[in-house]
Amino acid sequence: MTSTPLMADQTLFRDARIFDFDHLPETFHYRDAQVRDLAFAFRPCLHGSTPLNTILRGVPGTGKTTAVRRIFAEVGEVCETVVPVLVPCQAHCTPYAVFSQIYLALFGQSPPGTGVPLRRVMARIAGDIAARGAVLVVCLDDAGHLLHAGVLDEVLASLLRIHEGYPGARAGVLLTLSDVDLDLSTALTPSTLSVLHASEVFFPPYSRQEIRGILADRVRAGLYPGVVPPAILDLMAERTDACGDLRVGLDMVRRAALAAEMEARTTVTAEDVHAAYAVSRHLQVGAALGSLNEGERAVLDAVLASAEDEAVISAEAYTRLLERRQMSYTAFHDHLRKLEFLRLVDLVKVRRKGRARAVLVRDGVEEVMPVRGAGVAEEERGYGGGR
Ligand SMILES: Nc1ncnc2c1ncn2[C@@H]1O[C@H](COP(=O)(O)OP(=O)(O)OP(=O)(O)O)[C@@H](O)[C@H]1O
Repeated sequence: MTSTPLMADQTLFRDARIFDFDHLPETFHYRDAQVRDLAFAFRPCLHGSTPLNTILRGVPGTGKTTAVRRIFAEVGEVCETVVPVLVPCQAHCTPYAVFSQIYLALFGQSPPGTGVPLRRVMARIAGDIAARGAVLVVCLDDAGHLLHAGVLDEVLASLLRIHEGYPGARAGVLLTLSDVDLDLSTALTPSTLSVLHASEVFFPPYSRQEIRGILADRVRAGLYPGVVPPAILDLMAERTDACGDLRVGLDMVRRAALAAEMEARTTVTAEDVHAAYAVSRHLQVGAALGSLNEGERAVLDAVLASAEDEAVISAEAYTRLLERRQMSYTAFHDHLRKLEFLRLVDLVKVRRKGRARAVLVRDGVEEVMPVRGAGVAEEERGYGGGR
């Protein structure tokens, strides 16, 4: 079937915002059980109490943050005494940054001036919560970043013991974790674990049929009828399922529709989908690269420069790094573990003892960040720094 050319000012998008990453979808199918568990955790709030502390666990793009945003929106409507605050920990990974976000949510502005001690920020937050007789509920979204920064225990203890320092202030927490194997019982101190006492809600990966259903809802809400024929939707679902991240699928739909629109066509073709997928599939890599600090980036550079085949032994990469800059082996190792956490490399133990690891660079990293000209490449290709 040939498609009708579009007028230059015509668009295929009924509502382009539907594809924004922070868009809260109208429908939230396939997560009834998880939403029910969260509603259960929030029941005590109806009687003025704190919620059950809860960990939402699942690989990226399984709807954890969306579930939290939905329950927060609902709770905000029915319980005036609950103050929900969502903290994206990837961007705010120090205790001060976390409490600044809470402060911002409560007072509509960041803590005044620089150098205000954390204790004073906390005191102001606690005082406000206590005076209102409210319950503060903080979601530490992607809490693994706090763990890697070595501050998760401190942040949790400060929040959950807030009533000890500031009588009348009460707080509960939600944590989202994308590392399904992370064992918090060994990562937190026993005293924090005992006050956290969290229930877990698991978010399994979506099946291909579920992915298709979610993409179909978005296509219906965001694009005009007929723009994505059923066979093309099948292809989009198949690609999304192959990479395992719904966020990639949503980005791919948008890019494919934009490509068709640019060529003044009224329908998306399989070629549009393949071209869009080639870019979208590296979305997470682009976001992870954008979040690296200078040291982490230097370590990744050294790994890429040393990796002739697929794997490089960590000590070789360290030697290569020292040719360019000074860094202790401990700092190097910490940066490597952060790269592993961000899914940029895999670390495989090579000896029973010691810290030596084989470092395997993950698919897409070299394409998004070649050894030379790193940093420019992903901007040129349209990969953002954040989500
Ligand atoms: N069941 C669903 N229905 C509609 N859209 C969904 C559903 N689940 C996830 N999404 C969409 O997929 C994208 C990723 O979802 P979300 O941010 O909630 O995932 P996440 O599990 O928190 O991921 P991460 O661990 O990377 O933070 C969002 O754009 C969200 O709107």
